Amino acid sequence: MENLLDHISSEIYQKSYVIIDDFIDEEFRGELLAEQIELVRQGKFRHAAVGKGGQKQVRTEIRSDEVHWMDSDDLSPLQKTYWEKVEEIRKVLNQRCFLGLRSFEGHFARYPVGSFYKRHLDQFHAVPHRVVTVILYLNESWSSDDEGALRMYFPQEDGTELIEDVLPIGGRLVVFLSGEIPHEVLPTKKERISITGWLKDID
Ligand SMILES: O=C(O)CCC(=O)C(=O)O
Ligand SMILES: [Fe+2]
Repeated sequence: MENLLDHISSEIYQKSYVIIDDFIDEEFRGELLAEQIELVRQGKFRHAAVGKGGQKQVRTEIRSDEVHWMDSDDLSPLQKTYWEKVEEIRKVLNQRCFLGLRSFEGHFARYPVGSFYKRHLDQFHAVPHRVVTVILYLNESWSSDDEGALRMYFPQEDGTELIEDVLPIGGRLVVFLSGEIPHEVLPTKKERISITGWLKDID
């Protein structure tokens, strides 16, 4: 974990994003996936909203995933284990990148077949406190034929943009600066399961 945390902080410092494969082992991934499937079965997922506060609304033409927010005061043992891992990342980013991160919020996300999330930034005027996005994919298996990639955009000095497509392979962790990297979820051909969270600069 020590080397991994060094790697995460230096990549965030230099490139604003990092992708870690096998961040969690197969056993833990399977357990988290099973927990999420059970929450879906219990009807705990809702259409995700966009915006914040009074402007919050469900706009399925922008995003068509379903989410279940985790309650920091009522985490399951598995969720707690994951939060402890994120806490290590929070600390090292504060030590090495001086980001002043104080808290974490997160939700399980489920993208049914055909769903997507159009290009956006996770930090914007209505949601100013999300500093670092942390995504963990829980999928059992994934191939490029399943589509549903996370597409990240990297603006270049000459005005063009580089694009990187990241498949939601189980166990893969993606960390990036919420205010700097526009991204989208391309339409998926297979149910797509993840935990998405944000490290914030407020409690
Ligand atoms: O699941 C992903 O790959 C990205 C999700 C996302 O962009 C978001 O929830 O803000
Ligand atoms: Fe996002």
